Amino acid sequence: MPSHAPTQDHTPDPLQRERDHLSSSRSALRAMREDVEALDISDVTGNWVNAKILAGEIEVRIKALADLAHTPLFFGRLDYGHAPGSDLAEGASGGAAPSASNKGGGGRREGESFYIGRRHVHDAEGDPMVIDWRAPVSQPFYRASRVEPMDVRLRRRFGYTGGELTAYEDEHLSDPAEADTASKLLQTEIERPRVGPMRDIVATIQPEQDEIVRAGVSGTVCVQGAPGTGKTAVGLHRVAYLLYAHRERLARTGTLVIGPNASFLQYIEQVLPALGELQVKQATVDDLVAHVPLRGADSAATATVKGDARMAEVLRRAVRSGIRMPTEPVMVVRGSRRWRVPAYELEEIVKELAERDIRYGAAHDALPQRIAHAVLVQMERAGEAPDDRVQDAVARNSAVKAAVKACWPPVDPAKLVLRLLSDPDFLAASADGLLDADEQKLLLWEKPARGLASAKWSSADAVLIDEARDLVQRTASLGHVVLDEAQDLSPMQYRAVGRRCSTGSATVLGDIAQGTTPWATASWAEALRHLGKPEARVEELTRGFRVPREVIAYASRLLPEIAPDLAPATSVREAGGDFAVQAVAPDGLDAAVVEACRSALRHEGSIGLIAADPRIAVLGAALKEAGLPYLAPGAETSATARLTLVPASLAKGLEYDYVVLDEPAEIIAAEPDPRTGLRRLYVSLTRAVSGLTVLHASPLPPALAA
Ligand SMILES: Nc1ncnc2c1ncn2[C@@H]1O[C@H](COP(=O)(O)OP(=O)(O)OP(=O)(O)O)[C@@H](O)[C@H]1O
Repeated sequence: MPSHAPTQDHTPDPLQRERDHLSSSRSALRAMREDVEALDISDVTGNWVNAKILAGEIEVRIKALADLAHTPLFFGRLDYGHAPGSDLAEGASGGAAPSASNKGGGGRREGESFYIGRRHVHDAEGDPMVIDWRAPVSQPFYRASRVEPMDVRLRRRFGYTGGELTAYEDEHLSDPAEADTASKLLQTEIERPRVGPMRDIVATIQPEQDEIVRAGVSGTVCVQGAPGTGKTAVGLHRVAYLLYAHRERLARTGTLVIGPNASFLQYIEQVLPALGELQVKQATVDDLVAHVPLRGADSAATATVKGDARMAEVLRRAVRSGIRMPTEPVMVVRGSRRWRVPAYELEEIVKELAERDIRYGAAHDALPQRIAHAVLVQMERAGEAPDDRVQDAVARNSAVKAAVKACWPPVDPAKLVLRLLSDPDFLAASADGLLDADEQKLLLWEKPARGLASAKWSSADAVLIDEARDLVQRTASLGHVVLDEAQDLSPMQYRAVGRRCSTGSATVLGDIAQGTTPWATASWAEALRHLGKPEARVEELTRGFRVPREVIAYASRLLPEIAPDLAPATSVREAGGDFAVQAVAPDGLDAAVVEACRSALRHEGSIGLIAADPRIAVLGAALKEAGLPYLAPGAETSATARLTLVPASLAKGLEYDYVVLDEPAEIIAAEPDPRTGLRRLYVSLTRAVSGLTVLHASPLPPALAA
């Protein structure tokens, strides 16, 4: 970590002064935690349930106030030219009062300084020692520039080594004489070895990233970004920001981060807790729609049809296929009297419900009441004075129930999908004019399932069941959903995610070039339409923080074939990175791969050996034989276990300091079509932070050869 000579700070030992502020902030945080720990809730909680809820909240608060030894309490300081306006000050959560450095200034607090950190810390008097990075008053730390200094006189970034404050960098944004220099602290942060789970980037969020992080809660934002441009990081920080800015609303409605698979979720799971946010749920799309056990798999062609948006209409028709216009009157006997609702009146009721935009299940529940109402009208006409209880009783009458069952039968979503996939006539009726005969054939199970328990449901089937469930009963919407690696979703999966944020908003993150499903989206406009957020704004991130320049240039040679509309990313990394492509004899490939891993292990940081899924068993055995222990993706790397054997299908979203890439031709061949194969290769090539070695015995794809 470089140490920088401070500029224009006239105190005798400015670094010491900052360290003093750090240690007083630590003490203040400890005192805050002790205050919470000492809370006696026996008086304030009248009952056991309240006590339990309050105790739970206190526990969360104590956890959030934990002083993590290696996460510095503050990472920046802003000195304003003037006291920030009341709009900013209010948002400082706890008041943007002066920090220790000029506390006691009294009256108008000109030139206040604020320490920016992961959480708010205040002293015994309630004056802030550290301001939360998400507060409005912190925003210029990320956004202020020489062009627009935002009234910031000094921006100071702090550097830490093992929890010790060891360096700082100053920018005097309003000083025209000061030259623009690249931040060494940012470079150090980017180039830090990657062992362990994903870390937060709160100290170094870049202006273009901050714009997305702080975008308003009401709108959906979609981010197209090349590998390593910080999409995942931005999405996670955005949730943290939204929870800060709209805590009450989002605590009520809930937030969710959706990632491509369990190992990816494990990799990112510590970022939000490190930012003090412990309540955000994480799931894969499969988790969201896990209504049935998954025991089957589809061919690419079948999964593509099942994921097609037309299936929504097929399902809608199937759900409603049981609706029948009544042909018989309903006869309700009450005491000595009989009431008859004629068929034409029943038909009107059914028609009216069918035309209304309400869920099938809601209409099913409303129908008995409507029929009962018709009976009540007759009773009133006959001079009776029936009340609500009579209406309820009529609605429960067996004749009414039988009529409802006949004209609006209940629908079990899983059974309905089972029937669609097993019964050619039912499918043909529901898909008429939507799916052609070949497509219908692809949908039908070769061996129709006997029943729900024996059905070999696939992941795409579960999405169909989810759609059918939503047609029957509205799915609850969350306040905000972050959808990572969104490019891979089928239209039906977008719909499944979209109904979970139908009254909330979403952050959609992805890269068209990394779409590795045959149904991967071709355009964000289309994806957003399926998600139900066509008005979302699309932003692009192009500065790469992960992949070394030479490596991204090499991988980008695939772009004309896999995503011709996308421009290659640039790399902000200064270190060139190690990069080698080696051709080896076929019988020497495994040994060469093991050797490349051994040599990568001589470097600091994590190592990923990425290979086509069918190669994993062979390479695992070769590593074992060579005495090189390895982890599975998602398992946390550590100083003693740094090598991970990664099937190419799970490499997405992950990163390793050094990557050894085995046999590109196999990675391509393992996919159902060449474009998907090249995209999988593109993902695999872009996981490296410091070095990449490609080993191949078969020819490379033309774009990468020579
Ligand atoms: N502003 C930043 N400061 C420091 N590091 C950053 C910054 N932005 C991103 N990074 C780092 O760059 C790496 C890539 O970020 P991230 O995984 O979020 O990118 P991505 O766009 O999601 O990549 P991919 O498309 O490959 O999944 C991570 O290690 C992340 O911490």
